Amino acid sequence: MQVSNNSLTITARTKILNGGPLPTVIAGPCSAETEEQMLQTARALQQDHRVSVFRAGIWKPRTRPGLFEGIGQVGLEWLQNVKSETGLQTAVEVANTQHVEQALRHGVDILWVGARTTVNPFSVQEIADALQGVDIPVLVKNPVNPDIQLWLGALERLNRAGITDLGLIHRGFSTVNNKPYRNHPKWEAIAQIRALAPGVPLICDPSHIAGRRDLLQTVSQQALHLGADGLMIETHCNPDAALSDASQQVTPAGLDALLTSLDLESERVANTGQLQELRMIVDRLDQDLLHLLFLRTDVSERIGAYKKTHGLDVFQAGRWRDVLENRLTIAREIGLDEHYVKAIFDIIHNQSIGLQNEVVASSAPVQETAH
Ligand SMILES: O=C(O)C(=O)C[C@]1(C(=O)O)C=C[C@@H](O)C=C1
Repeated sequence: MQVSNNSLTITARTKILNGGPLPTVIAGPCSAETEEQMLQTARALQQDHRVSVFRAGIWKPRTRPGLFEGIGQVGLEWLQNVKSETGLQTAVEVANTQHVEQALRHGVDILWVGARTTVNPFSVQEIADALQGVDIPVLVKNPVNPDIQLWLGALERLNRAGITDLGLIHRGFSTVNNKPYRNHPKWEAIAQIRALAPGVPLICDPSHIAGRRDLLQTVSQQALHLGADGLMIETHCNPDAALSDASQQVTPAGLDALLTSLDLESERVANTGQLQELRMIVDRLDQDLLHLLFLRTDVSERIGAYKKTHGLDVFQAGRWRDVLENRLTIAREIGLDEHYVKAIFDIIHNQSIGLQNEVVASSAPVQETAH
């Protein structure tokens, strides 16, 4: 059955989802490296019945030249072997006509469009043209920049080419300050795209949001909490030796532990009203804000210790002027009210001064930090 919303015609029961109440889990290495690496990882993942799709990057868009750019077509043959041996569905990223043709020729089950491709309507249109008349699920990663219309536009281009089994992948956004993430999750942007593309499943890619293993659990749980339909988690039989994105990949055992630690069912938000959903986003954002404020006070205390050791004044007028000017420039750029931001930073600065005065006045010896 097909359903239409404002701009998209989508299949009501997508093949991307595993059909059950539990989230779909897509796992596999960032990059296909060797046939042994693929098979070893896939065999371990097959044991975990929560995993239904095996992913592997065959062509890797890298930020700078000279890095591993993917194994190319031979990786598709390894992927076929993974599929025939384990029965897992397979998924790869495509960025041009040639990739699409090769992936289809090798029986890949699901395609995805990467964040660096979604930003370029010419590339998305090229992929859409290559998929004209083909019945295959396609997942679209968010563009690198937080431009929701561009993301929606990519879905529309594919949809106009006849692709009705569409999904979204949330892999985080590149923003002014992504810390502590590799790509900022901007959960509020996810609420926006869901409102614009109702019925289109959303898979969260915590690996690219977190960029590091220790944050994967938190990001995954947060995504499920906000109603994500699935998770795409990079998994490698020997992550530390991976040729790309080593620090964000986990072993199959690590994935098992991560999935087991998640509250997979009760946290999922069934039928949330808009207000409830938005309140949850506010709760999560406030948690992030508090975490960042904590990190800032910690750094401020360390600066206080440095000032005590070197006999410097706590209040530094020049530095404070620069800090404020910089924060107000960012506020203007991202469309935040300057008075609001100035009021917040005045409070932050006063608190910082207060904490540093305490450090300077304290009789405790100054701690050398390892940072
Ligand atoms: O840069 C410093 O010296 C700091 O101590 C940091 C900081 C701040 O919190 O931003 C605090 C006090 C100074 O007046 C200026 C800036």
